[in-house]
Amino acid sequence: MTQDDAKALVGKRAAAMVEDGMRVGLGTGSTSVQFIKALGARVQQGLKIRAVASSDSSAELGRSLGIEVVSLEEMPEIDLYIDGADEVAPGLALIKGGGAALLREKIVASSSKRFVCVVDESKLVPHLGKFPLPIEIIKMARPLVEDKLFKLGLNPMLRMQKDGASPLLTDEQNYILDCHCGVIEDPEKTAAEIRAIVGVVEHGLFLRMAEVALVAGGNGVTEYNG
Ligand SMILES: O=C(CO)[C@H](O)[C@H](O)COP(=O)(O)O
Repeated sequence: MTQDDAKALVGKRAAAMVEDGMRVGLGTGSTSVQFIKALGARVQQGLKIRAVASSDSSAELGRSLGIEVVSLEEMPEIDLYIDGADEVAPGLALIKGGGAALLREKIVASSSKRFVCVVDESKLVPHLGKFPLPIEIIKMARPLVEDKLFKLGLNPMLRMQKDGASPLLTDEQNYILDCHCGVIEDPEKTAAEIRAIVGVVEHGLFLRMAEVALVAGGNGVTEYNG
């Protein structure tokens, strides 16, 4: 099975979890795109739901497929949030933010009764940290935050646009620093240290947030509980 097939399989499986009347959170990234497409197909067949999106791109995709996408102000509580991840470690500790949407993703996840993470098996790791940890920061705080992150040994690098000409801006018009920190021995401690830095808006460590991970691989979809 190719990675694309695995993403499509797990996206479809997650879409099958959605029931009539549910308030649904739409994640961001290529696996979430597969989920949103499968959900859109169900909506076109008559499923009645309302959704909140974790990025402008997911909102746009959802609406283009006929999904009613509203703001979190209009629908502050969500029943089921489906989103991908960049790394999944034991205990369902996650790194997210490869698609620069970690802030809105964490807000939507925190507004949801259930967060189901959807990944292909390449995302499973014994320890977090091989994937650079994204941190969303206020633009003017960049020198201050970079200095503190270097002192913590987290090796931040400003994320650039694809053409490399200018820094990438998130949907909230902030910068992303990708931290090449290697294995994160104590994610809770690292999360607390990052959070204590003035100018940090949010980090991509999602700890004790996902209830279930659906992992697609050669044997189909396997369910892991947190
Ligand atoms: O956190 C994210 C976006 O900010 C994504 O969920 C994460 O990057 C995984 O993306 P993909 O499904 O494309 O591998």
